[in-house]
Amino acid sequence: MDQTSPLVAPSPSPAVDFQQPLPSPPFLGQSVIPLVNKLQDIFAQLGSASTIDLPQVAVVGSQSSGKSSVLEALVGRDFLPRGSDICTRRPLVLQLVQTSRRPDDSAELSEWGEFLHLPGRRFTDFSTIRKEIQTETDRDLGVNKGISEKQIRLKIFSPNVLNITLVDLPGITKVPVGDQPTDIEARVRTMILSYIKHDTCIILAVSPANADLANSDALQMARIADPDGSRTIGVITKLDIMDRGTDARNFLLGNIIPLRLGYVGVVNRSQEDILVNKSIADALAFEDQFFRSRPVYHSLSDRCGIPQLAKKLNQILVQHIRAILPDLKTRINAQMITLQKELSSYGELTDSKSGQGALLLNIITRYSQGFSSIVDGKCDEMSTTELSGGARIHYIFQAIFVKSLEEVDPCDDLTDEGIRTAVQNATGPKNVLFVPEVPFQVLVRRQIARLLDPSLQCARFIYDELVKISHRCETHELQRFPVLRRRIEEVVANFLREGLAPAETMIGHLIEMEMDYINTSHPAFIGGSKAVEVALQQQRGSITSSSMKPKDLEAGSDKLPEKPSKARAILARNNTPGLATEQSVRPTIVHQEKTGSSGMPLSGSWGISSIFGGAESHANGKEHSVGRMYNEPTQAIEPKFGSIQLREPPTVLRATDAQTEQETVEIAVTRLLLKSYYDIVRKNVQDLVPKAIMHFLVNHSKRELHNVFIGKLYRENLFEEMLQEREEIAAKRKRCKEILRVLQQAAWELDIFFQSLGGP
Ligand SMILES: Nc1nc2c(ncn2[C@@H]2O[C@H](COP(=O)(O)OP(=O)(O)OP(=O)(O)O)[C@@H](O)[C@H]2O)c(=O)[nH]1
Repeated sequence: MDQTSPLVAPSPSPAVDFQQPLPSPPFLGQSVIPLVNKLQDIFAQLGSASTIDLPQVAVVGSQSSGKSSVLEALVGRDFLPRGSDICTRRPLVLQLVQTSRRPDDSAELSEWGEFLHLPGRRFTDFSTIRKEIQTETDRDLGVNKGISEKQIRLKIFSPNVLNITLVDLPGITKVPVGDQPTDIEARVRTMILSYIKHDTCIILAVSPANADLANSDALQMARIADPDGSRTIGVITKLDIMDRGTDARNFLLGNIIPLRLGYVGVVNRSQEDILVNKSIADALAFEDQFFRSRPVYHSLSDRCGIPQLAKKLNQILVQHIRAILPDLKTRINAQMITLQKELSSYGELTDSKSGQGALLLNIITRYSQGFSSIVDGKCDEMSTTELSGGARIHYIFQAIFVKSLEEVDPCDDLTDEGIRTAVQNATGPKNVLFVPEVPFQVLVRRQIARLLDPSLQCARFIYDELVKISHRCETHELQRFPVLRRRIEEVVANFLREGLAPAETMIGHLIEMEMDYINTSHPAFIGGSKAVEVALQQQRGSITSSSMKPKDLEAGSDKLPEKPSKARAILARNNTPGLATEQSVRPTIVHQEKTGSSGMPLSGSWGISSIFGGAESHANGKEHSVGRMYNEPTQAIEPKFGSIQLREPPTVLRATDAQTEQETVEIAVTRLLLKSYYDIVRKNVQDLVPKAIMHFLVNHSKRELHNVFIGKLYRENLFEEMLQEREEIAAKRKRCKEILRVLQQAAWELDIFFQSLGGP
């Protein structure tokens, strides 16, 4: 009969001494290895990380029940220490690794073992593997029966094995021998459980038929780890040495202890067989003969013999493979979608001029559309974590530019003294008759000028945003063409820069316009009259609340008019402002003309015709009281005295003379006017600067970008140069296509494979 080794395929070349010729019929390798190989091929195409995780197989049972023998028979190689004097004292984790075989490889070269504790050393003679297992066990535990949970890891490389891990565990022992601890049984049980508790572990529960099967330690342990018996196969060994007249039929039928996956009875090599070096092939032949010669087992042929055990395992593995296939198919599909996307991002190659032109046009059109979309907020890849594109532009306008201008106080850099100095300077060499309009104009222009810098800065910010947006427009496809990409970057950079200049010029004009004509007729402007009125109210309020005597207050209140005309009269200047030098204060000569109790003139006008309105102020201007000039009266008053020596005027003169009440009002009025007018200008600037930037820079870029691209890039003689593809892109496209083809093939094969396994 044909002898089989269930977990390995027939060795294709003459065997070395440990190898046996292992011809076919129904053994596990025949059906599972081709399936797995097929899948491995498919996996290999999917990338090296992919692999089939087959379940682990662990043998459990009491000591000397035949665990190592079963495992060895399944693997089909003589390499495990067996025997009545030798027991498994450390878990042996045996990884079978399928290797590809080159036709010229000899069996010796194509199959070997490697220990983790002896890296790089190949054991091609399997009998030396057995010795090394024993030596390593003794090295760690000594020769005195001690048991350890420290693994021995052995890999068997062969083209004829499944990628599967088998675990040979120490047997359950009741009575401590040698230097074994008293709790040896508990320790071994815990160790065994740690392996077989995992759902991916198939348990081979080995029970010797010559012992009390109903009290099998193996079945007891398996039931703890796998209560519903979905991954436990009962293996009954030593059927050949059962008491005469007894058989394991009832057990094999599951009549004593039922098991979902059932039982398999086996006959391994006896101690005597080991001593005479009986080969696995001979052992399998003997086993076969045994079952043939026992009529009691004839009707149980599907559960008798190592090949049947292998077949059972095979079925479990196939089921496992079938269970993982849908997931594999999903992974392949997902990978195909990703690759399709990647491939389309590389685009197609074209040699014709018209094709190149269409491609170029397509790229620049998509770039321009992308630019507009991002600005308009219609971009597909809309962020939900931060503002982007047009929203950032809006933020810069409103939350940065407008808000910053809002916070500016036009008078924050103007001291009272500064205003007084400006007022006095504006009168020039003449005596001051009225508070002139000039200081207001000068001061307000100065404040308006301050709006230029933030406005230009705002334009710069928006320019930066557009540059950022342009970077986001770079399509994946553009990365194929480094020359075109560079040219597009250049064109966009120049174009945006060129768009910034007119926006800046316009902003400059806007501010200049505001400075050039102070429109005091603006309906929102407070106007002089109202300003004076408010200023007087303010002053009255402060006088009332400060040191003003009740009488003064009364007189003052009489003279402080509610009506604008009276307010104007009050503000007509009749005195010269005091000029303070660095060393002294020059006495002022004041011509007191009908002043009120507060020392203010009671007639005259503010004198700012445009602020008060032309006609009125002209009329009032004629009624102004005139203050005397400093130099005019000196001679007339004291002509008879000897010459008087004037002291030299100091180099720097400052208006630090004590501030009169009138000056206080003047300053307050100036502030009110400044604030009111500045507000008008600020609103204009807040409104017009964003408009100018949008018009000249943002919208202009959106409108014209495509045309600029066409003008600068769409030249037939440049097609070739600009559409030069990066070499790596060509390589990537090629690879992408190849993988895609392989995946499509794999998916197709998988479907057929799945059908053949009886999948849906
Ligand atoms: N006659 C006969 N002897 C067997 C059979 N199976 C195993 N033996 C013998 O029983 C002894 C123990 O076999 P092992 O395979 O080492 O048993 P084990 O369960 O791995 O032993 P431990 O690792 O020490 O727990 C050896 O002498 C085997 O030759 C069998 O089916 N029939």
